[in-house]
Amino acid sequence: MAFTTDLLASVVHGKRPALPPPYFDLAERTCMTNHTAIVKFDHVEKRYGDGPVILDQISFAAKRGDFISLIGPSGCGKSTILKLISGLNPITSGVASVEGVSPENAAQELAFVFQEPTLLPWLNVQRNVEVPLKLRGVESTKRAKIALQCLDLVGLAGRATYYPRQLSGGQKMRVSIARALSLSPKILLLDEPFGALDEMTRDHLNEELLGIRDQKAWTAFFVTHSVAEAVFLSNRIFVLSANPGRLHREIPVDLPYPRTEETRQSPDYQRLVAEVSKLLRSVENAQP
Ligand SMILES: Nc1ncnc2c1ncn2[C@@H]1O[C@H](COP(=O)(O)OP(=O)(O)OP(=O)(O)O)[C@@H](O)[C@H]1O
Repeated sequence: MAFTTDLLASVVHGKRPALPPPYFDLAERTCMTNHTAIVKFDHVEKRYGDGPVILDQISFAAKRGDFISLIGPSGCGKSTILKLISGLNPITSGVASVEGVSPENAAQELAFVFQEPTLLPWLNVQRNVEVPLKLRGVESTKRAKIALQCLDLVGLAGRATYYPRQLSGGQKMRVSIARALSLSPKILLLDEPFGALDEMTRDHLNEELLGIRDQKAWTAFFVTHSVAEAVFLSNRIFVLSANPGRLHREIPVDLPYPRTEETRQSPDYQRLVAEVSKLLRSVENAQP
């Protein structure tokens, strides 16, 4: 509670708050960041149909520009949280908001990147990136211009006329990211986007993703099973427990940006990876 009071004092008096302890309570954090939340969940519960509770009492507030990774045991509800934020699936109870409105009414603020690049094989790279723009009725010259800009951003401007079959796995994922960015989303939802890639490609793409974010500021929710990836990318990590899915702990990652290969060699990074791994193991071992 002390940190909440400090933060409120900082808002009222313009003072810098005391730094939070390494781990702090998510419910408390929610109270603190209401005024700047781009995504806010307040005691959200989710059931599919009349099935069991999948997510229980999920509360958090994401600030603009946060990079939040969700990590936890298989089936704990990480992807479900992304679906609720996107409005693809309704919450069962509680309150959820995106940019101050219900997720269903904020679809234009978001874009999704999935583990599979889901490119259309009969369209070339540029046309694939244009698909969401076409669906939104953007006219062809403007579509082409935006698509090429986004391909440039992911380093694939030279592959615009290639077909998906002519690309590597990492290149396909870059196209998928370019397609999501074509909509200029304020929020990017990424569901294990690099899970199927080898470690070196994944490391490169992690660095590129942060580089792209420097140019096109968006708030990210990133589902991963890799602790190293979560620590590398995020300023906040939510560790979930399962059955039902609950937000177990938040871990702030205060490593400075930009993050590079040197970050991975730093003792602070390695200490955090070890701490989060230990926490994750304890959550997995405690599963009913
Ligand atoms: N459409 C659905 N209908 C019914 N149950 C669902 C549906 N989608 C997900 N579930 C259930 O919700 C729970 C959480 O699934 P979810 O995919 O969100 O977990 P996850 O943490 O992302 O899992 P993983 O790490 O294995 O990808 C699982 O028990 C799953 O079976």
